[in-house]
Amino acid sequence: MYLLLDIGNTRCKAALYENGSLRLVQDLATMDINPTDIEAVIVASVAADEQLQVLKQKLKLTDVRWIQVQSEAAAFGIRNSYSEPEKLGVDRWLAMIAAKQQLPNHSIMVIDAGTAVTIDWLDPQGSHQGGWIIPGLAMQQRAVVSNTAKVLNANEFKPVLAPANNTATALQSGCLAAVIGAIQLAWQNHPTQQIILTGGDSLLLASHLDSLPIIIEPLLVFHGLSRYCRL
Ligand SMILES: Nc1ncnc2c1ncn2[C@@H]1O[C@H](COP(=O)(O)OP(=O)(O)OP(=O)(O)O)[C@@H](O)[C@H]1O
Ligand SMILES: CC(C)(CO)[C@@H](O)C(=O)NCCC(=O)O
Ligand SMILES: [K+]
Repeated sequence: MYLLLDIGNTRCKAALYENGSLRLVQDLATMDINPTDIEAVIVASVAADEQLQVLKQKLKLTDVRWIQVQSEAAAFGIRNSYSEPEKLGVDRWLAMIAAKQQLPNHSIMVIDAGTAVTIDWLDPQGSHQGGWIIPGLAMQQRAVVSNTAKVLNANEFKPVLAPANNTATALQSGCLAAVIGAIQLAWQNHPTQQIILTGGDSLLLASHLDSLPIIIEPLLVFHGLSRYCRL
């Protein structure tokens, strides 16, 4: 069995991979597995490097083999468009690998709606056409609140998209519109056969993008990570 880790800028997510199937780990801290059952820990991290060291100690998995995946120039049928391939976020790289496996021979927009929202374009041959990095929904709201004196948010999240008549709803709706608008523009200017959406804000965004051919795949990055097992 392999332990897969997706270390983002906000959260660290984990899954177990065994006999070709993936199982999400709900709480890494209380995970009840014997270290000797773990063949290797396969890690994708876009966080600071120190965070990985801290996690290694905390999980008491120092005797297990750790393999950190990096973005490559080409692998698993994907060709990276970056002039410095390793600079492409490994979460984006893995999401594209998984998207290609799920929809071979399709042009695909791969969207990861997490701390940041990333949009990456793949052509039917698996060549990465490039992508966008957009501040995520939560980050956008925090940015406005922390750079203004009188814009305050509310605990309740209730964006309406209609013109709002109180501060918190105006902020929430405006930020949601910014992300939805970016995805619509991405689609208008560079349409693809399919869109694969993953990340914490997937369901919310998809509910406002009815007219687009969207597939939601919550485990996309883990599916990509699973390709690196046994290497
Ligand atoms: N329990 C939660 N904790 C944090 N964010 C959440 C949670 N549930 C939903 N979200 C939403 O998910 C978004 C973050 O998405 P996601 O969980 O995919 O990324 P992350 O792990 O927080 O960060 P990263 O993009 O660095 O992986 C936030 O904008 C927020 O609106
Ligand atoms: C954009 C994020 C933060 C999304 O998680 C991550 O993929 C990242 O840190 N990327 C590195 C820069 C790049 O992808 O060009
Ligand atoms: K992510």
